[in-house]
Amino acid sequence: MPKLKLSDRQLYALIEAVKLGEEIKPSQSAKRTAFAKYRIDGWENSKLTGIFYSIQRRLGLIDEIIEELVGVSPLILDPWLRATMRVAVEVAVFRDPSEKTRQHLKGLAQFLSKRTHPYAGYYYYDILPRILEYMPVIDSEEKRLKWDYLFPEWFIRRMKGLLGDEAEWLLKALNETLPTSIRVNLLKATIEDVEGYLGRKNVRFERSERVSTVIRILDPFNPEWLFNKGWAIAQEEAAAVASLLLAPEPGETVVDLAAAPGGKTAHMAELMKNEGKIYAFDVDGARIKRMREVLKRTDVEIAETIRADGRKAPDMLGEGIADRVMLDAPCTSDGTIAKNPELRWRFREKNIQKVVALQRELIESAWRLLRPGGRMLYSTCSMLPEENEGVVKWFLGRHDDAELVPLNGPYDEGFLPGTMRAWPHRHGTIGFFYALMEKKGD
Ligand SMILES: C[S@@+](CC[C@H](N)C(=O)[O-])C[C@H]1O[C@@H](n2cnc3c(N)ncnc32)[C@H](O)[C@@H]1O
Repeated sequence: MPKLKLSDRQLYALIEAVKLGEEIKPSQSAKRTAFAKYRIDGWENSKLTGIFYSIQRRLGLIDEIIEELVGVSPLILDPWLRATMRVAVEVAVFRDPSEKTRQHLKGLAQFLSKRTHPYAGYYYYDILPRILEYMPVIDSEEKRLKWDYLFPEWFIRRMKGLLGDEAEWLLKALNETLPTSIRVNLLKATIEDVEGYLGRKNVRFERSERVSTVIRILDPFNPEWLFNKGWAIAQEEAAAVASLLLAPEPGETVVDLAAAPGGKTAHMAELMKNEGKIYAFDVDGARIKRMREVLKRTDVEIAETIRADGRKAPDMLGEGIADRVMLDAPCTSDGTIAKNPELRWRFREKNIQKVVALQRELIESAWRLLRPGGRMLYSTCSMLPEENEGVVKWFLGRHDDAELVPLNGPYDEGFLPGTMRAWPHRHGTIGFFYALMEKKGD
């Protein structure tokens, strides 16, 4: 492999992009703005884009290295200093820089002094030799997996606890890019309409074997036209399975307790043939707005969107009013890392209990809404047992009138018999958990 050559200007562009990436989301816009400032174009753009994204993917690991070297979390350092160190670690530790590039890395001390404070420049100059000489100590299996697949050690430990040696297969799958997945909206189009459109655009695609209306697009292609027309919406196969398991019927009353941006609400309205009523709750105003747009585009007529805390829903609507309740609970979302690579460094082990507490309160509300004989689906896009089997076990222990309806596919049984899990490495979709419960006493 030839040694990596980066000019001063290219390093400056990377530093600005990394710094802006903390302020502007998605990070793609930050990169575009910074690269435009330094007139990064053509081949230069492809090369620096690759480096920029690998910094984003490795961010947690890069920050751990900085912390090891400077003794404090980089999060408390000056933002210019932090961005410069992150770029320096990427270039010096993870790549093989040419001698000239190593000199340019030294020159960054001056760049830093001008951008922020001379003290930051001195500080960086002092630390740089340690960055250039850094050699990781990989003395355990968790550390090896961390360096190979870029996940926090606590997450690796947990996945190994669940899957044993199979965990490595999962970590690998979470690093692979999933094809864009869409679900045809039968309220407005047929599967043939959508496939015909993709065919005319010369795009390769495949129909999901588990959900006939889900199509995976295999070439780089933006399906926005299909979304704008309301012919399809972005949805993963595992998410589409949730509404199919709850199986609401035309004319029923349904509550979707954490509904935005409306993927499952729209799917349930389709299954109900736009007959009946869906109350779609969410606390997040921006996400409710997106949901309203989705429901309008997809011609859903039976959903009422309500911006409120799902825990208040029984007081607002009354108890026992619903034939079905969908609780697609807020969760750590670790099952979606393949779609959101930077997420792996954002969620923290210590936050899990907070999420679980909210999930417990929401499942209690969901139950109060349900009529005897009605059914509730509890789902998450997390793979952590606390958020899944843990919540369901806790709930079943409190309610004698709750009965688990065993799920027999299309995915694998969860760690509690009768529940189900979709696994990224086994099923080629996002990680998902499902438990269907019925209220006795109809
Ligand atoms: C997994 S997402 C829902 C995705 C949605 N069901 C779909 O299929 O498009 C979880 C949602 O829960 C919402 N949420 C978080 N806390 C909530 C609460 N206390 N009450 C209602 N919704 C809440 C979040 O804003 C988020 O939109």
